[in-house]
Amino acid sequence: MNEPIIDPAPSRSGPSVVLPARPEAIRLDAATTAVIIVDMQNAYASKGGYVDEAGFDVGPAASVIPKIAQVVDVARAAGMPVVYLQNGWDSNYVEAGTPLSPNWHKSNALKTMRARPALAGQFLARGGWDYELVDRLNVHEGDLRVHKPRYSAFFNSQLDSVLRARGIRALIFTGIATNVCVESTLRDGFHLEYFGVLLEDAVHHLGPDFIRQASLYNVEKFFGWVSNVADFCTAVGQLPPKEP
Ligand SMILES: NC(=O)N/C=C\C(=O)O
Repeated sequence: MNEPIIDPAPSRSGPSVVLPARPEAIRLDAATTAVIIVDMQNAYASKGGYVDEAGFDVGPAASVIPKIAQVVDVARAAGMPVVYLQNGWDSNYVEAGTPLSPNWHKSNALKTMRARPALAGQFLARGGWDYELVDRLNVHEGDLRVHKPRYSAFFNSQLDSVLRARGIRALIFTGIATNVCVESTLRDGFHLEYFGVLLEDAVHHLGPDFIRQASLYNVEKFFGWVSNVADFCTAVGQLPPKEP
């Protein structure tokens, strides 16, 4: 029996490839698929950034940087849009909310700064080192950047417009954190009719391993598809190169 293949854009006219994924393979092309890099900022992936200072283990985050770079190189060569998300707020933290916002109470960045006043103004403020993307990602001029003030990139951001304006139907997820901003964005994307694919070795979680497993389970069972970097690069590498 043939395995089912999910097709997010059945009326496409250009070339497409099939990405092996769980629970089903998914058909992708360069015109209707975007790679989403979630919050690969110093805050989440560098020593001395917010996550490190808040007491999470930032060490394993380094291993996803080369994986993401690989995905981005292959996607770019095929002409697939690459979208870097950046989490944070203005330097006065107006966007972070007041005590009437759950974000004010739940954000570990805000809580850590309140507990340690010497750190005030350091975390996730636009214009600061913590907010910047990690150097090793090698962002290109044509890449897209979208600022987001909450865990889900579909809230109070331009992400949905940026994607719709380009006819994007499928989203390939990489970045940090699997169980927070990656999962929140993939879930909201599902509700907005995007087909979300998580590359399991290009994401890093915050918390114990069971939370990583729970996110992968949720995506595979309820919200999208799970694949990996090697399969993505092999499949998308077969698309014709973008015309200059
Ligand atoms: N990028 C994320 O997943 N962020 C998680 C927590 C936070 O921003 O406080």
